[in-house]
Amino acid sequence: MVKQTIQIFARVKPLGRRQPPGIYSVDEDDTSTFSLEIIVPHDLADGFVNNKRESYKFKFQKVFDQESKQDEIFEAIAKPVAECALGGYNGTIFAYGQTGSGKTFTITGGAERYSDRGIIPRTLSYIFHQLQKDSSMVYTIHISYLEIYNECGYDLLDPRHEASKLEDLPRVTIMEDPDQNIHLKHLSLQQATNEEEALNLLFLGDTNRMIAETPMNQASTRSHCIFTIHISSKEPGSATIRRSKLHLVDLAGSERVGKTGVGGQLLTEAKYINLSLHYLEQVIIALSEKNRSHIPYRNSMMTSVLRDSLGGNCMTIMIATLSIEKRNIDMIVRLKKEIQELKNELTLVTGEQRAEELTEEELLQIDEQIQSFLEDTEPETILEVGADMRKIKYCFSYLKRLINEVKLPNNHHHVPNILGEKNVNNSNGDEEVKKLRDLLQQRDNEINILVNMLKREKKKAQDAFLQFSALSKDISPSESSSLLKNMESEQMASVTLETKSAFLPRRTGGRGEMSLGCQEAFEIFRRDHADSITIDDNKQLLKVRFAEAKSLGEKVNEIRNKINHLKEEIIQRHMQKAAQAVVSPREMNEPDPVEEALRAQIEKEKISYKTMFTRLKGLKIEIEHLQLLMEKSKLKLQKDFEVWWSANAIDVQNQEEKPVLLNSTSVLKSPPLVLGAQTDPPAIRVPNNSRASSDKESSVRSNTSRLNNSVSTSRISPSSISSIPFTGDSQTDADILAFVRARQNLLLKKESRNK
Ligand SMILES: Nc1ncnc2c1ncn2[C@@H]1O[C@H](COP(=O)(O)OP(=O)(O)OP(=O)(O)O)[C@@H](O)[C@H]1O
Repeated sequence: MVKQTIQIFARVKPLGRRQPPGIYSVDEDDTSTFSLEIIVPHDLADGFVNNKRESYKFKFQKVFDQESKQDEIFEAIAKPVAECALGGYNGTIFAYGQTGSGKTFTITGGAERYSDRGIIPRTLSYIFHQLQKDSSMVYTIHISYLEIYNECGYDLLDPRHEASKLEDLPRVTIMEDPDQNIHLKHLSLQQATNEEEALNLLFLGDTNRMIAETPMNQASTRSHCIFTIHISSKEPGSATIRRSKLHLVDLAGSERVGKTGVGGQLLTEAKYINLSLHYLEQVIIALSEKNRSHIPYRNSMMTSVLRDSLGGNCMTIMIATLSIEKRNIDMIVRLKKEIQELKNELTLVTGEQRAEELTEEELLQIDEQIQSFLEDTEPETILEVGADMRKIKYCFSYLKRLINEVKLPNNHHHVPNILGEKNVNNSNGDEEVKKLRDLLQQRDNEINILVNMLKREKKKAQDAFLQFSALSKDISPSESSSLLKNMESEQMASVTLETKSAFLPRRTGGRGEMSLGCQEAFEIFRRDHADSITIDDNKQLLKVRFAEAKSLGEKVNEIRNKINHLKEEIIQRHMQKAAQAVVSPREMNEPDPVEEALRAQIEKEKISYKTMFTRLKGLKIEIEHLQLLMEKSKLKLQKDFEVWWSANAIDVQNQEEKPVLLNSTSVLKSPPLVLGAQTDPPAIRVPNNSRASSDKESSVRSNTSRLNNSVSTSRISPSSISSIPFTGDSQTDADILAFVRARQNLLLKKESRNK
């Protein structure tokens, strides 16, 4: 194989419906090189955004724009690397990009649809498919799954360990032999004899990764993950084994590299991510330079692990995932501004001042800035002119001139209201009281609605819980396994989910120990959790697929019976002919049109048998994948619930111990549900690590903060709290408290007006 340079592709994440897009364009030139141009509005150091544009152009082997689908990415990027790996060469595919830009989606896939399968499941499918076709070699496939967090390696696949935190997983260390070969101690290599077993290992690793993650350690965002397919092959009878590896790498979010203003754990993580990505960059740059003899692999764990699979005759591919949302571009603008401010500070500290006069244009610009600064009634507004002493002095003299003008009699006509006095309107008080009255009424109504809803919810909770248990049962792996087993009889491999089921009872079976209240809360939490829609959708889809597979299985069996029947007819025919041959031996060698017709029919049936069987096999893989997705979603839901539940338990404890501060969010922790939002989609408060639900979370936060902001700070004694009739439902109780606060404020307002 020819020495390869590193190939770099870009993939642009599709924008959500409500995300304003950033400005970018994609071009392909004559040499089939793609360029991606991003326009970042030019930001001046003085805080003005003018109409000048700044454009950043990046070249890529190919840019996959928003509408590119997972199969396209696989075909163009991963398939050639998988082919090379099958041919005995090592390969590596990285996904690199900021948090939320689609690295995991590209490498592993989305959790919702079968068509969202990413590079790993598609590559596994492709490899096992190819192996089946090649009988000239004996292949063995092993899988390893390594997570690197803060420069420490963890084995995600060791089945002996029950991980509840990352540190529970076996710690992987690097060893180097005298020949400078790298060995990874404690990284297990699990054999996978078919696609299904390999997918189960992927699922196991992902589950361990998710379970080990806590809100404090959102490892999926801040760790690197290396899924490796180890391929060994040899010719039958030969002792020579050819080995190759294909690494599929989901890198940590890259934006933390430049993040400032973080401390403690975040700072440590940022440093490690920063360093490891920096060392990876160094290695990639060194590899891309011709005649470079020293490649600095040893600096980080990741580059050490990938040492034999980068550059040289290995195929190395980087996929830069990009989220070109306006807010990300705004972030660039903000960072650029921060850089400018730091430069200014530096200039001040080092005392480097410029001596030349300000130009006419600069003076005009400062005049405009001062004008808009003075006209802006917002007290927080700042007049930003940077650290340039000439500009600062000019501003002072300008303001001095203005104040002197104010002092002069009859000379205030075009002087702005620099003191920013507010006109106090007496009618404001009345309006405020009216507003509060309305609010009071509104709260009253809400409470009635909420209490009624709560009663209904409680009644339904038990049924729904039973339903949920049924949900787990009616599509259990063993059932699907036996169903498919029946359908496929001799030819189709049985569905073995041992690897998966060995891990699942612990994860999903714990709910039997929950108290009834906790189960009720779980039920409500589940129903409004974003993932339950996915679970329900997948459940429906699974039912459809099962029905489809069942009917296909029946048809396959029918055809097989038909073929057997036709074969029997041919045998019968032979027997008849043999009997006739005794009477007239000549007829024995004559062609038999009936037999020919029977054979033609068999061939026809065989073709439809093959088509249906292939479809059935595809369905089997799809069903298994959907089951894994559902298990994953269920585990995530349960984990989110546990985090939420324990956070609330701590809050309740704190509430009992402390005096009640009414507008403190720590006392009135936002509940998981916004029950009152009948016209809005239901929202749920989920822990920070649930990225997909962040919109919903913010909707709850804004709801809660609206609630809290609508009343001013006031204290009421614990004894008065105890006289409030609480329902036990946190959202309703929050509303009741908000109601009490609103009433108190109204009374306070009235009192103060009467005085
Ligand atoms: N190409 C895409 N098409 C559809 N959805 C996508 C695409 N890329 C990403 N997403 C969705 O965007 C969200 C964030 O993507 P993902 O988790 O892959 O980001 P990430 O870069 O891996 O983030 P992190 O660094 O936090 O792990 C997910 O809900 C994912 O399903």
